[in-house]
Amino acid sequence: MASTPRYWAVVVAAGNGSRMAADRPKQYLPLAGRCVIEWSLAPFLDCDWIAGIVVVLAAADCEFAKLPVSRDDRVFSVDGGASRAESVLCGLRWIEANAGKADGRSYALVHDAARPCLRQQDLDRLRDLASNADGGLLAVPVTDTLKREAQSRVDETISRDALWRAQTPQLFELSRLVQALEVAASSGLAVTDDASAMEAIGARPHLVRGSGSNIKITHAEDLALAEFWLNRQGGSD
Ligand SMILES: Nc1ccn([C@@H]2O[C@H](COP(=O)(O)OP(=O)(O)OP(=O)(O)O)[C@@H](O)[C@H]2O)c(=O)n1
Ligand SMILES: C[C@](O)(CO)[C@H](O)COP(=O)(O)O
Repeated sequence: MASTPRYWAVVVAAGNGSRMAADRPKQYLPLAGRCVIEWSLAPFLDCDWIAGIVVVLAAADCEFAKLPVSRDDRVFSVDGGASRAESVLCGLRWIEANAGKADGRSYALVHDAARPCLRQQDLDRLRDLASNADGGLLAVPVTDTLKREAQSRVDETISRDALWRAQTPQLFELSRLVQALEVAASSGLAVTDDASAMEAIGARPHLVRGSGSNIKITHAEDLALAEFWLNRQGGSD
């Protein structure tokens, strides 16, 4: 009998949101009647093919446990690290240590807690990537003209041909992503997403066209935009 793949979500929420400069980490800011991280977790909780969700928290985080979602039996939490990549590794290692050896392959979908507008239909489209050894990610093509800056002046215009903006979730075979992130860490390669680590070991992840609404909450103005998209999506879809 064919072995059944298992899909785990790793939602990284151990950042302090310095660019947001709010009174708390941005993943706990109020948004459309909930807080940011509750929206970011919702698509995974509504998803029947996700085996479990590991939320990666700052060691001193005392906010997450106050949320009802923290008591969901599919949700687990682990302390993160000093970088996003380290936090992802903490989540992956928890799965390896606690989820037992699956009869089939295990896959990780790594998602930013700072992306509360992920659409269910876009999440579902990532599942097919499991058949591709190199995994993949949600992304959207660049539509602006891109300039490289030098001393507040245009240094050069960069062609936007074939350029995409990476989003999350990013889906990879779990043990391969662990290997890739460990190689990146040991070689001093600072990666800002998980696909970069996979690329560094020779993978060519698939780009799955996502939605422009899947924004990352980074600066204060992003919250109003996220509220617009969530209200337009009817809260979830
Ligand atoms: N050491 C870190 C740093 C970031 N993240 C998470 O990675 C995601 C994307 O990172 P980013 O948007 O940069 O969040 P922050 O690091 O909190 O923001 P900033 O860079 O403005 O401080 C966020 O959900 C954040 O919580 C994490 O889990 N562990
Ligand atoms: C992972 C990511 O969201 C893909 O665009 C992005 O790299 C995160 O960057 P951040 O500086 O950690 O927010």
